[in-house]
Amino acid sequence: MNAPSAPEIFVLDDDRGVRFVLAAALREAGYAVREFAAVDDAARALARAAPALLLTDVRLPDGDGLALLARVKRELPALPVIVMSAYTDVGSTAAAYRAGAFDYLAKPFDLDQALAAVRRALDSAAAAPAAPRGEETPAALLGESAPMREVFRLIGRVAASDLSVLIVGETGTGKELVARALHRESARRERPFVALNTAAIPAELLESELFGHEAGAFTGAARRHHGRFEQAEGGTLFLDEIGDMPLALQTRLLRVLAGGEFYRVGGRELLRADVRVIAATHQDLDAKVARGEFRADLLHRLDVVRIRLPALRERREDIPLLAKHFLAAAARELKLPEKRFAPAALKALAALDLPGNVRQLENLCRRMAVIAPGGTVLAEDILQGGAPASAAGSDWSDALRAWADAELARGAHDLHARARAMLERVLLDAALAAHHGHRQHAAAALGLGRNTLTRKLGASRRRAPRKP
Ligand SMILES: Nc1ncnc2c1ncn2[C@@H]1O[C@H](COP(=O)(O)OP(=O)(O)OP(=O)(O)O)[C@@H](O)[C@H]1O
Repeated sequence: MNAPSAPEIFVLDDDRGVRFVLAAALREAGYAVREFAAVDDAARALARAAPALLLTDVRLPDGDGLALLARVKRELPALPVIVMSAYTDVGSTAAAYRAGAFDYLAKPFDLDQALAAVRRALDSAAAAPAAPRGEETPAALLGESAPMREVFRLIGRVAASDLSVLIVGETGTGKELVARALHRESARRERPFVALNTAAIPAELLESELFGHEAGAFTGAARRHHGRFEQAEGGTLFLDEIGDMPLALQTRLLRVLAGGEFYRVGGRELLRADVRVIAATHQDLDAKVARGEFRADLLHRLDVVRIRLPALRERREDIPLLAKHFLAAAARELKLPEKRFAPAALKALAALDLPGNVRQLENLCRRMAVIAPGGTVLAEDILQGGAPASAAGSDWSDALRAWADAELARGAHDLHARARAMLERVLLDAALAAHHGHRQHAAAALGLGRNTLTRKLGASRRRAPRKP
């Protein structure tokens, strides 16, 4: 299914579930994937031919993903590496960042976020070999609808000022793109744009990520580390998912914003912060303030100008424009022949329910670029591949049909119960693997209550013992 020249990605993780789910999503997005369960195997393959990107776990049975990262940085400095690790590996995660990982994904991670990180890593590698974080080629902010025109007008009005901006909007509506546009249009454009996703970083690490730390400030802090405030000096600091910031850190951030000065963790040198802060959230911060989960005075300071990004369903008229752009971009990136949407396909797209907003539309268009047969994407391609990660849907029902035909031919009389048991087991396993065994998250992903999931797990294990 992959074009011969599709970018190749190595996935190294000893957890078969994680590997399976991630590799499937990457393949579906048009990448060629090679999977490894052991450091040695991955190292041997890297020595033969470098892929476009390496995704690696930290703890592996035969070694350490971070040691491999260090080796890659020495021998293949242009190869971007994304480190995946569980929240419990806090120390190694910090080390990963500092050892030159392009990004890291805290498990359990959302597949769309993982794909976005992959794309960012590949973009920046393409823009300039070994480009530092945050300097990837800027993506254009598209839209012609009235609410988007209002957003553009606001960006134009406040970009040049040094005012704090709070960008609110559902996930995938383009909050980071707006932050980048604000930076690009400001007097700070020659200085760094530094992004920090508060939700993606374990709470214990956030403080030192923001403000840096001195050598010996805590266990594992071998060297002085410059935090994001220092990295963004003279430029813009984008704090994504600000609603997830722990209260203690909110207090510290507020003090820095009010006084313009800060110390590194464990440090005595008072540093000046000449940084414009742009924050973003998909949460209702006013409600969080009312519940005592977010400081009112911090909200006040961040929320000098508020830019609200409309959900895609509020501006369906932008969907065709965005979709054509994403389809063409995906075909270019994956070196696939040009594709176009049939008019009915564009209509079907504009009618879809897209809770993941522009990001979901983008991922869907990439899938279409890869899987839609022929040069034209038809309405039925959209309808079959419309739901997230359902591109395999037709294969799946075909396989089920073949199985049913074969069983019926053998005279089976318990098909329904067995198929249902199988369906449940596959769904439960996939959801648990994707969410790293976290039952509540897995249940939410399946649209089930946690108790229902637990009950079904018991039932499915009793009915159908899992393969070893
Ligand atoms: N108006 C737009 N024009 C073109 N691309 C867009 C637009 N809005 C979003 N995108 C693309 O959609 C994806 C998601 O955008 P972005 O990361 O900025 O969203 P977000 O609101 O910050 O999401 P999250 O809250 O999940 O972090 C990106 O790949 C971005 O390039």
